[in-house]
Amino acid sequence: MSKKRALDSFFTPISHKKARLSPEPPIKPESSQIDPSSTDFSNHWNYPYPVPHLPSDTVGELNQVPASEGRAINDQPDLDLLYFQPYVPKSIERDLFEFLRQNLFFYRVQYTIKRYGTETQINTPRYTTVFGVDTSSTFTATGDLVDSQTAKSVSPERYKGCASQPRPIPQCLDHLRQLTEIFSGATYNFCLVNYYANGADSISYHSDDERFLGSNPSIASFSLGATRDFCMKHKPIPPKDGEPPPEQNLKPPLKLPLASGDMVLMRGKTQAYWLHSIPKRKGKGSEGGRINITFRKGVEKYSTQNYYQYNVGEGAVWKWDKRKGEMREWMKSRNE
Ligand SMILES: O=C(O)CCC(=O)C(=O)O
Ligand SMILES: [Fe+2]
Repeated sequence: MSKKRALDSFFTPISHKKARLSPEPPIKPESSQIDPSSTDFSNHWNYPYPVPHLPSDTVGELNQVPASEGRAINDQPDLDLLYFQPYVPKSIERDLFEFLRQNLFFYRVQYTIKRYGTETQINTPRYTTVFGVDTSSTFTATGDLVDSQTAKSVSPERYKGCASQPRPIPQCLDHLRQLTEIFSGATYNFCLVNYYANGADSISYHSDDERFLGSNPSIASFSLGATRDFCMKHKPIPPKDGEPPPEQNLKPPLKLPLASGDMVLMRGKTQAYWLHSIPKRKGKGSEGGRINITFRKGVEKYSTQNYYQYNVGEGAVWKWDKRKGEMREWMKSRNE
């Protein structure tokens, strides 16, 4: 094999090879972001409570990803998706869903926007949380932040305006991040998690096209729990003078029924030209909860500020109450 060929195959972004990580212990690169004093939990001064590590049998099964070949969806202008049905093995998708719902802390973020001079309060219609930090900083193994260039300690001033100081990705999510990096050839420094309690929770049409993600960002989006429709439509194309509306504007949205364990890798021009949403759902299939996990790479300090503002905010911590079967405000004193 020529040297070029060898290098090409090494850097091939989407590999059909299965990603493999050793089952136990999960690999610990310099960014594995785990408090070394704990072998069973990820902890950090800015977590409300420690987050348990994934059970080792779940890690072993998770290492079998992807559970099926991805299907390319790129037959429409500017759309570049890889759709896995599923990505997470069926043997663990339910356990992984239950584990994350039980152990992660969530927020119900409120913020105000000013539209035509009028302030409107927005209540985010789902539970959210975020972990990670932009490329200017790196977490050490003990969860401290160092400058990515100089390796010198980062002063809290750098993230002073943020709703929360950045938090490292706990092991239970970081393992999936590492597997996804190996598989996709992309790198990710943020993990956003949404919890949709039922069909009334949603995310409206938007694109993840912020400048702080760089151009043509690769975003890996995982679904666990209840099946929900993922709708996609091309951003409206302005009609040319005297011409009928562009055909693309009239097409019905693309609808992907995301089931537990599925993954959509959005890449290329997708964010620049397409919008996506999880609409509210009524009636059949509107019951159960759903977790969505996205891995992204923020390349500017502002990504940290933006993600913590809109996914953590200033409000209460919410935690799953197993007995009641619902999210409940978490209080330190309750020690649950
Ligand atoms: O829940 C989903 O599948 C999509 C979430 C999403 O688009 C986002 O968090 O930006
Ligand atoms: Fe999105």
